[in-house]
Amino acid sequence: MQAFSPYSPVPAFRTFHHRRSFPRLLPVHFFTVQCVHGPESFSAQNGVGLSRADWQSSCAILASNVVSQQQSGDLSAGGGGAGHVASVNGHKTNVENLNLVRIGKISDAYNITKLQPKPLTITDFSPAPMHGEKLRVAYQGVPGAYSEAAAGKAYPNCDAIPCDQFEVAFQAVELWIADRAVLPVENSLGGSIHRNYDLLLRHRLHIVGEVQLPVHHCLLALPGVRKEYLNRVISHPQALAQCELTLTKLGLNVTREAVDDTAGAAEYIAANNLLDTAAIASARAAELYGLQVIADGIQDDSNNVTRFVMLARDPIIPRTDRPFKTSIVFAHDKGTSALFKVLSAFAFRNISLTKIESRPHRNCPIRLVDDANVGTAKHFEYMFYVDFEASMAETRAQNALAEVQEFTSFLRVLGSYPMDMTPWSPSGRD
Ligand SMILES: O=C(O)C(=O)C[C@]1(C(=O)O)C=C[C@@H](O)C=C1
Repeated sequence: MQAFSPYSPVPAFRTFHHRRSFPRLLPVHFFTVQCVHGPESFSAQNGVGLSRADWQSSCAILASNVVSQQQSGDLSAGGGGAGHVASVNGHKTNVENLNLVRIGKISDAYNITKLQPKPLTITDFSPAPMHGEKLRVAYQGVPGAYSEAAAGKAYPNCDAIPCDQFEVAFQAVELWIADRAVLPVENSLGGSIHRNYDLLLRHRLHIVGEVQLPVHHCLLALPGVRKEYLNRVISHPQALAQCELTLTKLGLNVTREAVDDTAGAAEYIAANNLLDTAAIASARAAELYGLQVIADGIQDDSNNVTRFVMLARDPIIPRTDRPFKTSIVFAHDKGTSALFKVLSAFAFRNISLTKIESRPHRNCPIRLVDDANVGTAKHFEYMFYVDFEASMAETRAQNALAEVQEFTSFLRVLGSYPMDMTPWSPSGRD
């Protein structure tokens, strides 16, 4: 049996900085990053012909190059100062407007009544990326994370790109390093993942799909470690919450500590040879990092499912030949019973809501602009996120949103996308 080795205690919610076996995309500062490389320039200079690990490293380097170019004032790659219009692979992006919302018809914002003007592109028919490579899907975490499994479920055979933080996964898509991002938004046990709702608002990506992933947690430790030796269990806060009762039932006398992702917890234990620490993570993480499964299926409910959304730079064209869901976010001025009126716009049209979430938004103004790009910062007390079961191609949904717009001061359609119709079943092994 191995002896215990001394270690430094890990403070809760700390981000671990240890040697990683898998390179991950590193954060860049979103609001300072305005230079972008299109996929052509990327594949020509960085990606093609390299191993996956080399390619991922180049991604990280590409991201930091972008920052340093911006910081050193080199605008030649397409960046610019405030108000500069960057050309992103032929798409014009007014970088100053990244966090702005245009006041005007909702149809302008999402082409509700004018779906036709936007020409179809090859991506409307096929998930295959324009650069001819595999679809590149950014996720938060390291290999073995549930988000990686969700990427694989949503896009079989994709090239999953690990990212340090959710913010980085957004940036990877915005900077054309990835084609899609997958983002966990809610769990059947733990509830909403609030931070990701805030990120959806801060960024300009579109929800193009959803996927529900049964989450089957295991308790992992170094080979030879028994549960009596454990002082501490580390994992993603959602995973800790999903296993809270079971950890107590197992009779473990352990502290719980939160880390960035489940698989990262497993990797950390292996990299630091921690004999008194266990991780809550997937069986795949155990295999990848050489840990043993001490207990299997430790989620408090066997129907433990996490819902992920897939994000892309462009929205998909909504259809009516299969069930669609639409996600919106809105805010209203105080004291007008607007929420009741908004909800009635859906109720009168027999549109079912699958989710409603409110997020405090007091301290973060939104700048509303008109067609002439003139506007002012506006504070809203709360942002409301609503998912409803209808496609934006349906007249009833278009009418409902036209009405909602009358009662709200801010409205954005986050996406209209095919519903994941997979029935929720007990979580099997991932
Ligand atoms: O840490 C991971 O493995 C993740 O993919 C993140 C995450 C989450 O954010 O909810 C995803 C699914 C599970 O619910 C637990 C954790």
